[in-house]
Amino acid sequence: QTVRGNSPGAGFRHDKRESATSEDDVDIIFAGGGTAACVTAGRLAHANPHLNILLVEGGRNNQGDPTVVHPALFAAHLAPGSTTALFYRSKPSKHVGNREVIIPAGGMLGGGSSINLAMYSRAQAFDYDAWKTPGWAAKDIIPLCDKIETYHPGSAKIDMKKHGNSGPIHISDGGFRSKCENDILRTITRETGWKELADINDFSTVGGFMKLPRYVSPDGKRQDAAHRYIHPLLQQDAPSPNLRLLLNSSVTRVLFDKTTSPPRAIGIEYRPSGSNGTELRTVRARKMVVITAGALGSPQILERSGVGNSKLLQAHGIPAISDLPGVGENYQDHHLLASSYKTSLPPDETLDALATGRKDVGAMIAAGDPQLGWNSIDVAGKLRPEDSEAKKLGPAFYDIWKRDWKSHPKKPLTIMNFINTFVGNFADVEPDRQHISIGTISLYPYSRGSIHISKSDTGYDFDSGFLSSDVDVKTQMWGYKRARAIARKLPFFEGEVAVAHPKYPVGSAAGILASSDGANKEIVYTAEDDAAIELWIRQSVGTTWHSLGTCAMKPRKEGGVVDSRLNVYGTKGLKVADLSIAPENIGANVGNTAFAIGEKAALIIAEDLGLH
Ligand SMILES: Cc1cc2nc3c(=O)[nH]c(=O)nc-3n(C[C@H](O)[C@H](O)[C@H](O)COP(=O)(O)OP(=O)(O)OC[C@H]3O[C@@H](n4cnc5c(N)ncnc54)[C@H](O)[C@@H]3O)c2cc1C
Repeated sequence: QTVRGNSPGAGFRHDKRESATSEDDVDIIFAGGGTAACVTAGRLAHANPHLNILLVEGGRNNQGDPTVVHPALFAAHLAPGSTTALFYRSKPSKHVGNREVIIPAGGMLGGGSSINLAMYSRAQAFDYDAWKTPGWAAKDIIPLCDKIETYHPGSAKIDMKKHGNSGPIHISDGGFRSKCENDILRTITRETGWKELADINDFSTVGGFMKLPRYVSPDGKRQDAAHRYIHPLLQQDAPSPNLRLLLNSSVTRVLFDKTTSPPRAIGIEYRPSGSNGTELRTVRARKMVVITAGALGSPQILERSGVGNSKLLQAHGIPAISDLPGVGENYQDHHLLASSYKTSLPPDETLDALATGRKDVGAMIAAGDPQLGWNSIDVAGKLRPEDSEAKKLGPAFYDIWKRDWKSHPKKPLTIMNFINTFVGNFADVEPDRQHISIGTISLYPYSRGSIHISKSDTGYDFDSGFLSSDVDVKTQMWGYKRARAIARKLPFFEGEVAVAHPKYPVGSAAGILASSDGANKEIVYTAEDDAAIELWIRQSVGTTWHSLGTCAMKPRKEGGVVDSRLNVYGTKGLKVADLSIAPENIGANVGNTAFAIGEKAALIIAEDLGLH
């Protein structure tokens, strides 16, 4: 299906040629229509109406889809049978209780920004400096983070010099906040050394919590990259006649002109949906191909095109275009662990009623229920332990702490967020109950994974690498204990949900509280309790959906895949522009960095092509 404006356009020719051009050719092809791609393509098309741009997306359109537009419906995308997410399955690993960790990623136009939890979160400034890449330091990227957004502070006392005020993405509370966020913040400030802070998204603050805004407009609409950067350009009267979408079309590989040195990317091959998987079509790019299929998709396209570790390519019978052993390596995520608690909160303070069908979604939409603009996360903090706490996590953790953290006081270890709903299978909990869950996101994990093709057409071998470093287990243990201690002191606490906690030894003083009785006592953990917690962490840890690093932007001899201008080493006319290029992790949810990469890619491509 091709879409130009609001009407279907002409389909592309079925041909297998790899050199000639035709009237169907375009200037730039984006292989993947996700977050970064929509930003880059939207900026370029808006500034250059005569540039012919084609965005090829494996999934369907997101325009006006209620599950996209209303952030409170995000869980629909992650439900079994969802066709709007891609579910990448990693191989079983002993580090996670022999489980296959599943990593969902965006699988429709707008990518992750169409289906995510819309938590607004920005990196620490030193994160970008740590990428050690000319043009990508904090001083270069922070202005782009501002350029993205129009920040609506509401009554919050935010330093607006640290935020943007004229970008396409509106940041606000979406017109709905829970009342209990004040109880949560009061409990935190009373019971812990952490403070309520005005802004943990100013690129430097750490050590406290804030009332978090979201990627949602003040009238409750999700601010995804497609609705904000692409759809306005495709209206009938919009001045971007040459921006086209090719949806439901999975890119299999990049086509090269091998007569040039280095080989030049001249188009793509793709598989339209509904073709039984057998039909392949091609489309040509006069100027450039940009791979934008996300951190788990982009390395697969590269390898199928002959760009990757030459031994792997040879094993699959793929002629090598460029020997780049770093393709698909260096996989990173943030690990997420959530514990859940029973509460006395009323139904409109959590999303449990919506998730269990006690609230009718159709009626909510018809009534314009403001809760639809909510993501259930009102309070979040960027946190690090005291030195004495780090020491208690054991000598191995403490050695790393001393090396990488102690002298970096602005470096958070985790994000802790309060999620106003149960996180898990609702069949396991009381049906009429309201819950609160506390998630701990480990920000700079030491575990690394990889993804590579397993067959030359569609298969892959994915190792998430989760918890392969024991340091990452200790991070989660610290976060869980701190979260649990806060939860027990919340005024609406009514007990712990047993399935969302470790199985403590029978009779343990640290065991599960079925009600609020005993919640005031300090929790003392024995070595046996810690062993139960570690087992539970390994059996329960999951993804924060923050995949990155698999086509890293660093020197080729260090395993890099792209240079500072996003060019794939050993090729011409081929770039990668999504989170796969991030060489190192960042201290935040990663959506903001995906937007910033999109903005930066637009500037680089415009410069390369001598455009506006
Ligand atoms: C469930 C979920 C919750 C999240 N919550 C948050 C949050 O609250 N805050 C935050 O900051 N971040 C969050 N994130 C992370 C953030 O949204 C993503 O990291 C970011 O959107 C990734 O951007 P990207 O451009 O790298 O890739 P994506 O946006 O994933 O884009 C890749 C696109 O390529 C397409 N594609 C893949 N393979 C092919 C192929 N072969 N051919 C054609 N198309 C292909 C995909 O369908 C997708 O549209 C979340 C992500 C998810 C999935």
